[in-house]
Amino acid sequence: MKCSSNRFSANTIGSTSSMCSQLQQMVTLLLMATAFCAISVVGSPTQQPQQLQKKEQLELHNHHTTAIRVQQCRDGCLEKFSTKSPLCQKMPKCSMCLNECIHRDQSKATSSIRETWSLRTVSMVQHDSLVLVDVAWEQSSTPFQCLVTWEVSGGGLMGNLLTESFGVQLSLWPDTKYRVQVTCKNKTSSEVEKLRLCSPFVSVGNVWKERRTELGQLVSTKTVQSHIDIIKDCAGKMTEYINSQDPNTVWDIKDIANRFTCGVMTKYIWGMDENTFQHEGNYSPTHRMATNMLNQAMRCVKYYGRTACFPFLRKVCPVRFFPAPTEEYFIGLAREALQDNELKSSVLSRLIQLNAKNDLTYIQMAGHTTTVLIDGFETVAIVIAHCLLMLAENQRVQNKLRTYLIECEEPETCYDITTNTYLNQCIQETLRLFPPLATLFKICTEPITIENHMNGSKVELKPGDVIYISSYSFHHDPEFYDEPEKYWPERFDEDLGGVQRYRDMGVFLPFGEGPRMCPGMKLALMEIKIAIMELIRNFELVPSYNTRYDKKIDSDSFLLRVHGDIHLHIKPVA
Ligand code: HEM
Repeated sequence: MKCSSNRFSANTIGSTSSMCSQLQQMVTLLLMATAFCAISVVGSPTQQPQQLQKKEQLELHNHHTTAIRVQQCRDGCLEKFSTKSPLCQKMPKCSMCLNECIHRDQSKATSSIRETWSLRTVSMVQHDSLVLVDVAWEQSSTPFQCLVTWEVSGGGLMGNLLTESFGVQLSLWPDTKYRVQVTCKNKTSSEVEKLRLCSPFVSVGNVWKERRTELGQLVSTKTVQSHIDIIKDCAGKMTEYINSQDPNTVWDIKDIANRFTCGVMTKYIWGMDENTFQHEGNYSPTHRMATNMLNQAMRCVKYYGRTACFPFLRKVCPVRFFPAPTEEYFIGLAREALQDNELKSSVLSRLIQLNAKNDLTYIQMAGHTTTVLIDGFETVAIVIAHCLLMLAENQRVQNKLRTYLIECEEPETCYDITTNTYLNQCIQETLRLFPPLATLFKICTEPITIENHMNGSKVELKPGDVIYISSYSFHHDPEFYDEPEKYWPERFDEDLGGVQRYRDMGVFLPFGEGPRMCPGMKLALMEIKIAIMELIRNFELVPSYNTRYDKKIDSDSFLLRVHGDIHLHIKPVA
C-alpha cells in the first residue's frame, strides 16, 4: 500500500498520511482478495483549470521540461504567495524552486483540506475478471467538477473521467497496484473569476475592511495630488489630438472622454505611456482589454438583474463578470510591472508596500489594479461627456465658466476639489442630473424602523434586508431642487448653502454615502476637473446637427448614461 502525493496536492498532501492509515485498514481487508489501491487526493476545491493544465504538462513531459516545471512552479508560487516571498523569485534558485514550493504548499495544505474534503474507498467487489471499486469524497454545497485519474502504480495504463458527483465506480484489474487521483475545482470560482473577488464592491465583513483600506491608499488625496501632472499631460494630448483634426469634425465626445480616462488610468496605475489618442479608429491594447472587461461586467450585472428572482439559475448557468482573456492580461500586466526593478508608478510602489505589510498575492495586487481601472475609467468618462453636453447646450454657463477659468487668479484653486468654485458647481450639477450609479444598494446590519414623515407609516427592517436607494429620484425631486431638469450650476452657490446643504439633507448622493461611499471620488473629481478645464479653456463646444437634445437614457446600461453617441463640434476658441 502506498499513499503517493504530487506537487499539485498543494493543499492536500498533509492530509494524505492521516487518511492513509484509515484506508489501509479498509483496503487491506478487501485487497487481500482483490486488488491493491493507493489513493492520494490532489488539488483543492479552488484549484483553477489553468493549474490542471500545468499538472498534465508536468507529468507528461516529466524528463524533458525541467525549465517549464520551474517556471510553472514559480508562477504558481507567485500567484499563491506574494512578491515578498523569496520563494521561486530568482533564476539561480530555480533548481530549488520546485522543492521549496512543494514544501511550502504542504505546510499550508494540511489544515484546509481536512476541513473540506477527504477521499475514501466505499467498496471493492470482484466481478468476473475485474474489481469494481467505489471511491467517494465529501459532498459540498458549492458546485464542483472533479477529474478522476487512475494509473497502474509506477507508471503505465491510465484512465480518467470528469464528474460533478461525489463518487465514482472504477473497474480495475485485480492484483494490481493502482494510484488514484481526484482533482476537484470549484466550478463557481474558476468560472466566475479571481480579480472581481478582490474588489471591496463585492466584499463583506473583515475582508471588505481590508480590501477597502488597501484600495484607499492607492487613491488617497496624497497619491491623487502627486498625479496631477500625469492627468494634465493626458489632457494636453487630448488637445493635440483635437487640434490635429478638421475643425468642422463632429466629435463623439464619449469616445474622446474614454480615451482620456483610459490614458490617465494606464499611466496612473502601471506607469505605462499608452497614448490612447494615437490609435485613431482603434483602441490601444489596454483600452481594448478594459473595454472588453467592462462590457462583460455590464452584461453580467444585467444577467444578475434578470435572475434576481431565480438566483439558483446563476449556479446552474454561471456568467463570468470579467472575460478570462482580459483577466489573464491584467494579471500578466501587474506581474510584469511589479517584477520590474524600476517601479513605474506610485500605485505600484504602494502595492509593494502593502504587500510587505499584508503579504498580498499577485492576484490580490492585480485585483486592486483592475478595481481602480474598471470602477474608474468609464464612470469618469461618462461624467466628462455629460458635462460637455450640458455646457454645449447652455452657452451662458459655458461662457461664464470659460471667463472664470481664464481670469482665475489662483489657478491652483482649480485643482482643489474641496473649494466651491464655479467649475466644481458645473461638475456637481452634472452629477446631480446624471449620477452614473443611479441606485445604491445597502444591506441592513441591525434592526431599524424607518418612519415616513409624510404619512406616518413605518417600515421595519431586519438584518440582511436589501435596500435600494434611488439617488436619481432624490436628485430630480422638485421638493428638494427647484426646476430639477434645468442645468443650473448656481444652485450650488455658497450663499445658498453650497453642495453641503443638499448632502446634509441626504439628497445629493452621486458618490453614495456612509462607510461604503465611493473611495475613488477624489481621483474621479480630479480627472473630471482637469479634462473640463483643458477643453473649456481651449475650445468652444457647439451642438451639431445630430446632438441628442432629448437626453434619452440608455435603458440597457447598468451605468446611467445618455443613449448612443454624444455628438458635438469642438472648435478652437477664437
Ligand atoms: C465619477 C466617477 C465615479 C462615481 C460617480 C462613482 C460612484 C460610486 C457610488 C455611487 C458608489 C456606491 C457608494 C455607496 O454604496 O454608498 C461607488 C462605490 C465604489 N467606487 Fe466609485 N464612483 C466613481 C469613480 C470611482 C473610481 C475612480 C474608483 C477607483 C478607485 C471607484 C471605486 C469604487 C469602489 C471600489 C466602490 C465600492 C466601495 C465599497 O463598497 O466599499 N469609483 N462609487
